[in-house]
Amino acid sequence: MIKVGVVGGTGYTGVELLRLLALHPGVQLEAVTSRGEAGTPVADLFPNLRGHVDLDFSEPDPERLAACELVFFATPNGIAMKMTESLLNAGVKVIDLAADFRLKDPALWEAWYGMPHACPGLLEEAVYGLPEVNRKSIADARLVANPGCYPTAVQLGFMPLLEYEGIDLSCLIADCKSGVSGAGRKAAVGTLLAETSESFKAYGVPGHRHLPEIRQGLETVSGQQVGLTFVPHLTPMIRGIHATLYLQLDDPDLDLQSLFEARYRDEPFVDVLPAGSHPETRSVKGANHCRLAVHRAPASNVVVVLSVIDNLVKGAAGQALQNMNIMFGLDEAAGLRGIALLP
Ligand SMILES: NC(=O)C1=CN([C@@H]2O[C@H](COP(=O)(O)OP(=O)(O)OC[C@H]3O[C@@H](n4cnc5c(N)ncnc54)[C@H](OP(=O)(O)O)[C@@H]3O)[C@@H](O)[C@H]2O)C=CC1
Ligand SMILES: CC(=O)N[C@@H](CCC(=O)OP(=O)(O)O)C(=O)O
Repeated sequence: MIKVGVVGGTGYTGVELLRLLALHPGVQLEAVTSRGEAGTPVADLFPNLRGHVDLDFSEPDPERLAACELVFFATPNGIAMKMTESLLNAGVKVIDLAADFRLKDPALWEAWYGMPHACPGLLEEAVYGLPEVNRKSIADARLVANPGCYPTAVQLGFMPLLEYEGIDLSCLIADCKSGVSGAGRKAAVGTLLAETSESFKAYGVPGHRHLPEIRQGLETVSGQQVGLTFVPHLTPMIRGIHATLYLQLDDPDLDLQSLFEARYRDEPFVDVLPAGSHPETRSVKGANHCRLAVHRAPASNVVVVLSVIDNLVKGAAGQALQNMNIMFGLDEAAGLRGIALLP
């Protein structure tokens, strides 16, 4: 059994991680932290975990965490970087669900996250935890930077086209919609029911922190500079991300459906739908899947890719568990075989 700690167990990604870990056959939960709820039984706060998690929330105590084999950080940006170095020195592996280790360039990170980085020396070592790209490096990693939710949906959608040589990457467009749980569980006016229901808005057009993360991922895979417009939207649902991706393609003969099917044939969590499909976010709700459909816009050279994930699962906790499975040499799908809920 892998001894696991979760820092930030009261947030939406934290509780989703607990739900998935509780059903994982190879995990022993050792510590679940919350400063605000220390001493409260986990199952009192989250009754869905009654009978599955028999621990109280505890303060994030470095000694208790150092006794684990793996610690997940499901905390706001800027927390994991303060504790990771000592955990690694104690022989503990770390998966950060926040963005502390996602960008390779410390200056870029500091510009987008507005704080100095506590351990820039670890950025080089950290492996970006997108298994469909970095599976081999994840297997050997001590420190995994779990990708952001929008970056997961966008990168998986563009990936087969980026790997195909000769495509113009100067004008990629990612038009993305997220459910409100993407903003986390903390109380905020902008995520109240009366503020978000029956309404729809874009945000972050002048610059969202996922822009450099997505660009870094796309440029690493394609080996060339990428021109990217990324516009996130808040949509009145709880879970889910829908990314509509656009790219100009001069080659009228490229069989897009075959390209996508071949790229993801062996991927357990990426599902290329039949030609002409329109994936729905509810088809991945609670599941670790990304479902994709690729189209060619009529009478044009524009490719349209539709990509859906659950922001809390493939976009956060599920992907983190997938990374854990790879890091510990387990079946990659262990604990992740859940099917989405319909309706
Ligand atoms: N929501 C989503 O869809 C996604 C979120 N992420 C990222 O995952 C991380 C967690 O997100 P989410 O679950 O939504 O966040 P929440 O705001 O819902 O939860 C944050 C958690 O972190 C704990 N926490 C806050 N400050 C500290 C601190 N200084 N030290 C230790 N623990 C702390 C909180 O508990 P307490 O204050 O009681 O200690 C709480 O349990 C964030 O970085 C987020 O950006 C990534 C992908 C998707
Ligand atoms: C709807 C909503 O607010 N979504 C969040 C992104 C989700 C997330 O938590 O992203 P990170 O993992 O990079 O922190 C946002 O736009 O800030």
